[in-house]
Amino acid sequence: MPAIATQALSRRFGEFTAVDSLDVSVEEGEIYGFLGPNGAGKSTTVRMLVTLLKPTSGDATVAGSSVTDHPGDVRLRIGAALQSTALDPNQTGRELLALQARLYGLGRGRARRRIDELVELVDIGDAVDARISTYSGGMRRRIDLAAALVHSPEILFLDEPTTGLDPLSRARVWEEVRRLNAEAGVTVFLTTQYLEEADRLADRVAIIDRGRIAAEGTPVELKRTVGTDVILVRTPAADDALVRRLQEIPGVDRVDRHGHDLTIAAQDGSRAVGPVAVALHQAGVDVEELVLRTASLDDVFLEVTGTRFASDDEEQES
Ligand SMILES: Nc1ncnc2c1ncn2[C@@H]1O[C@H](COP(=O)(O)OP(=O)(O)OP(=O)(O)O)[C@@H](O)[C@H]1O
Repeated sequence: MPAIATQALSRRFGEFTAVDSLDVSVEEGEIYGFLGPNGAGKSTTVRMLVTLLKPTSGDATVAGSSVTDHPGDVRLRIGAALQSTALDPNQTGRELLALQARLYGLGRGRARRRIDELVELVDIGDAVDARISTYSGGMRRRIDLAAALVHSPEILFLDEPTTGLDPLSRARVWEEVRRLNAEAGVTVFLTTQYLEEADRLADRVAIIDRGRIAAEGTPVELKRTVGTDVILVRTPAADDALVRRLQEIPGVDRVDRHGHDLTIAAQDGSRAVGPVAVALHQAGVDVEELVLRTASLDDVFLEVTGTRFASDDEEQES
């Protein structure tokens, strides 16, 4: 049985459909990445899966129970670190974990042992006895992660676990998630706006756009849909005639135009880049930028949604 399976899961807010008939299935032991821009419906989906929000139609089975019929059973078997978590800054990390242990009915001895394990797992060290107000953003995420793990859940939900963290803290959170998955076999459902995060961490990725799945697969499969290599050209002269001209170059698989940006997919970019440069020169166009790189999930997103992915650390398409 899958760890998570949704059946036409939907959520409307008034006339607005935030999550639109979602059908996804996550296997036990998988790290599943739910990737999408701001407002795509990621948090709404997670809040339904962790039973904080009722679906307006459809259902989901999480750890063997329906989120609508048996939310209490679901809650006992999952852990969640959500964006909105409010940590009490006056508490120490240990107090937070002890409170959580009590809520889940762990006895004193078991709670103490579990907290020691978690302190090691999330690598928080002596800071566990300091007030949360003294923690950095990364440490807050890690103590929040530890709190979600107190009762040894089978499935862990992480809603944008690294948004707002610096690259080093982000890498440490990735490390914890991988370790939990590898050592404790925890199934992880993770939402992210970071293409790199989904690429690096997830076994499978769903790209969500306006409440619907636009594409799903392993990162490698998804990238294969756009070709192995990508040549990016930025030029004010980008028009359909130029697109046609570039498309005729041997070795070029496909050319997409979005404003001033041309995305040229090619199996072997290093071979195609010379002829592309020559063709641009012959066409007499000004080239502001020409980049050759391997395809990323960003290219997949552009391909499936027609818009460039805009997150905090990427430029918004003009
Ligand atoms: N309680 C609510 N009432 C009305 N609209 C809502 C409510 N909650 C969410 N929405 C809308 O539903 C859409 C999806 O929101 P959601 O928070 O799920 O997106 P998201 O993909 O998680 O984005 P973010 O990265 O910003 O968290 C948004 O357009 C949002 O404005």
